[in-house]
Amino acid sequence: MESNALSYVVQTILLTVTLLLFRKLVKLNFWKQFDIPFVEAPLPVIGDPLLFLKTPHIASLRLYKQFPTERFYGRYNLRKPTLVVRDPALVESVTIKDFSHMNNRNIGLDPDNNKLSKHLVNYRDEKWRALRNKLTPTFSSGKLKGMQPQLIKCAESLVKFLSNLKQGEVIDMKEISGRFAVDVVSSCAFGLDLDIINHPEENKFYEVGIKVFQPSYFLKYFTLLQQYLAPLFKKLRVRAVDKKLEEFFIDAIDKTVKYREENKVNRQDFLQLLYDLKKKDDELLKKGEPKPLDDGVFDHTTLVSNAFIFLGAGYETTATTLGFLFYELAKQPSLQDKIYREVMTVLGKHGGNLTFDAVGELNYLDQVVAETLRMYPPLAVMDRQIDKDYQIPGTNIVLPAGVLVFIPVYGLQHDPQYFPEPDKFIPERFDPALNSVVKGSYVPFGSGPRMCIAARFATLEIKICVAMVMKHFKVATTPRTEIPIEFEHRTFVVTQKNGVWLSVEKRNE
Ligand code: HEM
Repeated sequence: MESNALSYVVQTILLTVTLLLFRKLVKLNFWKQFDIPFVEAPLPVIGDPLLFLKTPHIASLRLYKQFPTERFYGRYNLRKPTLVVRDPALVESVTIKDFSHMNNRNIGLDPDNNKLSKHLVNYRDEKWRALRNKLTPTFSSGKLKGMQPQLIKCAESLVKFLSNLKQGEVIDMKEISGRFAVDVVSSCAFGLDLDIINHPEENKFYEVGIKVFQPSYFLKYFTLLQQYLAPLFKKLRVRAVDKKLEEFFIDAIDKTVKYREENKVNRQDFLQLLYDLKKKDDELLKKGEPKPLDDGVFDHTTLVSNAFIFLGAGYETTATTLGFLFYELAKQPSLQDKIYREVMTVLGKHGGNLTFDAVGELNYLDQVVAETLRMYPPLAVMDRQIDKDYQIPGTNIVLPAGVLVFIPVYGLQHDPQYFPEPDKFIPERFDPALNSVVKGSYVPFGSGPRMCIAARFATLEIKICVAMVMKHFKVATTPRTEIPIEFEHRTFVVTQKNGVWLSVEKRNE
């Protein structure tokens, strides 16, 4: 009898614990405690897989349109409670004013995952701040000016490639823009002059470079899953980059550094600036000077990791933007003529040279680039993670650390309230004289201290490329051009699935 009673008690306890665990796993109750609208997680155990399942721009639109009259609302990203911010003023608050409550993104690997992962995207908190402070001067006007000749050289290779095309030949401008983007990064961050644009087939760097970042379900799901299973991934030592690729990139940098050391080369590029940072820290360490942060030392791994992330963050984003830009220009030839006239006028004032100052005077082209990034922001959803209790401005709601914040960039930038006729490509809406852009509604490079560190470099690169192409050529749609364009599903970047197939015709100069 006694043992029966004991067994009954044990069974009851086990059942209760199982039910409690099951309830915790199955039911997500976080948002119930707050008086705000929220979306229930649709799936037991998994939660809400919206970002896993949808093409990035569709996911962003869904996030944005869920509660059209609210400034913000709650939902889950898989099982993580997530605040969706719809109001541009609140976008400004979370990314700028209240940055100290959320200075990290949710994405990002363990910086010790491999020998290429000690970089800005993966760093958090103080380590990120220290590294960002070191790298920021790398993108100053003076440094960008120093890199201008290399950008021009890459654009000249592109012009050469286009000049050699057969009459009426149809090419994928997304792929060609990709070659240009890798050429730029390999030149500026790896110190290599490769001319991938004209010789892609002979080029290991191109082959390997695009392989790492090629859209694939593996990359997409790996990136997402590691956010949730980071400790497990760490324990199992799951690598984000194949060992051979890691060795390839490190070797490429080491060879250039050795060559520069031996031949006393001092070229103005990112690699040189990263190398100078390392040298400075090496000397301090030699002198045994105390360091504010031991992990903040700019060592060999930090150098190669940051060159690598310039490729990771700079290749697909730039290639995609150029692909969409040429696509829109091909659909509206009158815009090409306007750019051409502007380029010729500005060149006339600068002795025919596309100098740094000349590029700065291409104001209409600025508007074209801005409109491309409005219609097709490469990052459709920007995210932050709350690290310190956060009171949502204008409310009594205090969210605890761990809650994610999503900003549906694509959704915001397609809201007719802020951008009338959002599906039309109208560069003039960015005319500074109109002063019509609502702060916080247009954030293709992100916002606040954690925004894209290379925004000015990327804009310069894109403007030089388009100005040089438009000076010599016109682009046109062909029966092979996909209109409307289909978007890639297997990636987080808003990009074309099947390329941008256009014909290129020489201008009568
Ligand atoms: C059209 C081109 C580009 C676009 C639209 C773009 C956009 C972005 C966005 C949206 C972010 C996140 C910002 C945030 O969370 O607030 C970001 C971060 C970043 N981008 Fe870019 N990017 C571009 C080109 C580049 C290039 C060319 C490089 C490198 C040379 C680069 C390097 C980075 C880095 C290192 C970060 C992380 C910054 C940090 O965490 O402190 N990006 N970018």
